[in-house]
Amino acid sequence: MARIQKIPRGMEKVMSKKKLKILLVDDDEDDYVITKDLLSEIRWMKFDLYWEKTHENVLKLLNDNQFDLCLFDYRLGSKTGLDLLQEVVKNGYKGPVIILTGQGDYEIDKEVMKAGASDYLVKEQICSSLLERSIRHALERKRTEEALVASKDYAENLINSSIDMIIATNTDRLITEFNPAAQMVFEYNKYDVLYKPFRILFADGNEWQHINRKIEQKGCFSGEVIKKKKNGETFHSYLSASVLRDLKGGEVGIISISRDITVQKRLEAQLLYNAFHDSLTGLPNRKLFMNHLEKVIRLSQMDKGFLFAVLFLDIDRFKVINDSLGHAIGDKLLISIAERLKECLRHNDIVARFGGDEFVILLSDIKESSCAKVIAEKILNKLKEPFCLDGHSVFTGTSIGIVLSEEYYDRPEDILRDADTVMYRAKMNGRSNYAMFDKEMHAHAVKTLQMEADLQRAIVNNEFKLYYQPIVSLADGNITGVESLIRWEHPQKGLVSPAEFIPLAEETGMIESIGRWVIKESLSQSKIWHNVEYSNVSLSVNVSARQFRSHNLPEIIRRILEETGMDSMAFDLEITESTVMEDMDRSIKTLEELNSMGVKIMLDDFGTGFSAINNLRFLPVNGIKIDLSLTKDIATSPGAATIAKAIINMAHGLNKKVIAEGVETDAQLEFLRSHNCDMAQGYLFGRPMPASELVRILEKNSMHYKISNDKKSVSTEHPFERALLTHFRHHLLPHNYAS
Ligand SMILES: Nc1nc2c(ncn2[C@@H]2O[C@@H]3COP(=O)(O)O[C@H]4[C@@H](O)[C@H](n5cnc6c(=O)[nH]c(N)nc65)O[C@@H]4COP(=O)(O)O[C@H]3[C@H]2O)c(=O)[nH]1
Repeated sequence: MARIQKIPRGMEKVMSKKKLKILLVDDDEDDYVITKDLLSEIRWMKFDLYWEKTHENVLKLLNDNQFDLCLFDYRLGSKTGLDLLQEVVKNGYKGPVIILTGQGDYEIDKEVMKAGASDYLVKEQICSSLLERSIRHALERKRTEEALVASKDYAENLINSSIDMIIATNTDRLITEFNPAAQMVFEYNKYDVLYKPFRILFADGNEWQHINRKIEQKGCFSGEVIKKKKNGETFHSYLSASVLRDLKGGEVGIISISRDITVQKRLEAQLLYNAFHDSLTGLPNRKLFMNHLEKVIRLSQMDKGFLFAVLFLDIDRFKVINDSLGHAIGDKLLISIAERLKECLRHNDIVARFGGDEFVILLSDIKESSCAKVIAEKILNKLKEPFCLDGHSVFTGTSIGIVLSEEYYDRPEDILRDADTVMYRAKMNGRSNYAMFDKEMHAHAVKTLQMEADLQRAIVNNEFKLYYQPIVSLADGNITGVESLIRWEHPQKGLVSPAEFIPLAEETGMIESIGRWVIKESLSQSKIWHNVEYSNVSLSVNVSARQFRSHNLPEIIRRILEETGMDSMAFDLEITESTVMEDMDRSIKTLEELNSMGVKIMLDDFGTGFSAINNLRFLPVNGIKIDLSLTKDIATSPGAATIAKAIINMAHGLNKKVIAEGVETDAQLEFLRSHNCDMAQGYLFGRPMPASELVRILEKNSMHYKISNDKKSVSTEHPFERALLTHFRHHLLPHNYAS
């Protein structure tokens, strides 16, 4: 028998520090002594041995003391060690118990071990090493059990305190774990669902089947699912589920972790809704409308019988109503309009608000084009009825542009562009009207688009050129100025008239850069002429409406004058009367600013439209240009002559200069001269020409139309001057545009 034992690995730290409290229950004192001796021989173990002869006080003793280990003799008078073991276990003792017996018995051995004993030792065979081993194993097992319980407690704690729903099942997919978070969300008590099928928690049985299949195939599943509460209410949850395995890797069920994402889903849905709807009316917005339009375009491309129409609406007088009655009423009006529009449509039609007072309608799958007209008329009538808003009767109406599906439409933006264009046509035809976009308009739109692209290229490729037309003083026949006129040398079309491209440049905003170029280029050219003795020749440049409205025109001109070193006194701007009238107050401010810089202003195209001589009183302009449409008739029409005379007289009365444009005949010239018009411009003196040619004319500015006060026609003193006039009339003709 080995009397010296080694300290087993791992036990050292634990045992050497701790003094074990051991209870021996044995009615034989000798056995107590032997046991004590044997225990003392275990080197690594410090202990206190308590000896109790009978079983009677054992329960109390165990309750009052913390024993680390019990040694029970099997024979204890009226009771056996097995009885005592069962009693102490029942009483809550959790420490290890070793049963000692006089005689080994296999059946008893089995029974005591089953009852929870750590070991069953036959006294005769006990030596210190056997006892040591038995105690050590008992303590180790105890510690392992405690660790197991602790880790089980920990896991349970985790599961119970998780805010996520944790649900486990067995291999039959029957619920075996249902944590408090799950109980709270599903409103089920744990015991309501234990061993019930997992599928009862899903709103849709098919969805569960799908998830289960995924778990079986891949071992896991994660994604959004719709679950069902005890009361049948459904909710969105994010589920992660995977196969649960035992230590050997065998499947024991599934473990699922999920979270209620109803609030998040609601928020997401709200955000999505906001992104595609107008917040005021709740109607689809431009984005959503464009999505739908894109779809119907594709549908109509696949099915030629599928027709659709887009109606672009602009509310008449909305701005006036909004400004006069306030934004709150304006908003209510828009909401009511949205309601009325919906009433005019079928449920699969779409009405969207694009912002402001623009509404757009998509009529899908219409039988024929006339359906769109019928709906447009219905809408016109519906919106003509007064709206009662906060006690105000508000009258409005709408202008509608209609575009029908055509095979050449491939992009939603093109349809909208055309619908917008034709809506303006409807507006111009009078309010509360509709107009349809036709093939001719489409061709025009395509041409315009092409022109727009060409214009862009023209800017980059320097395709613009400036021509100059002389302006002649009618008092002495001298050239006193030149008007710069832009030309576009189109690589394919030849010279293109500004009348063709200036309006488009104006519409697209390109006029600002083109206009800047014209001012700079013509001032630079003019500076060259000034440097070579023609300093008495002033320069006139046309300024378009958009250019004039841009807030920095005076600044641009100031800068260019500085850069070119040109004298502002020899620089005129030609602005049409209608441009100036658009916003009188602002115009006067801009004109005064230009005047203060020394720049002179001529009102262009005077005598066209509704010219208001009266306005001349207020405008800081230096003169007017009689439009060529009036000049054309002055010598032949007494009405035109009377108007022209009145214009000249009144302008002079207001101390303004007068230039007549478009002078082509001697008779016109004579009329203007005899009525004291200051200057004239026209083919009679010279067509617009390149700078290189104009310089030759300037060289010969000795050309001196002697205007006889008593003769009716123009006469020239010298044969050379007559020849020059002929030169003007005929030789310069080729510089006209390509028609
Ligand atoms: N039938 C006839 N026509 C004559 C006669 N004398 C001159 N014209 C033409 O009459 C137009 C006079 O220019 P506008 O009224 O300012 O009218 C100009 C002006 O409004 C605009 N424009 C021309 N150049 C520019 C420019 O550089 N900038 C801006 N913004 N507009 C320009 O384009 C319009 C047309 O210019 P153009 O085609 O050059 O046409 C010029 C000129 O060529 C004549 O005796 N008979």
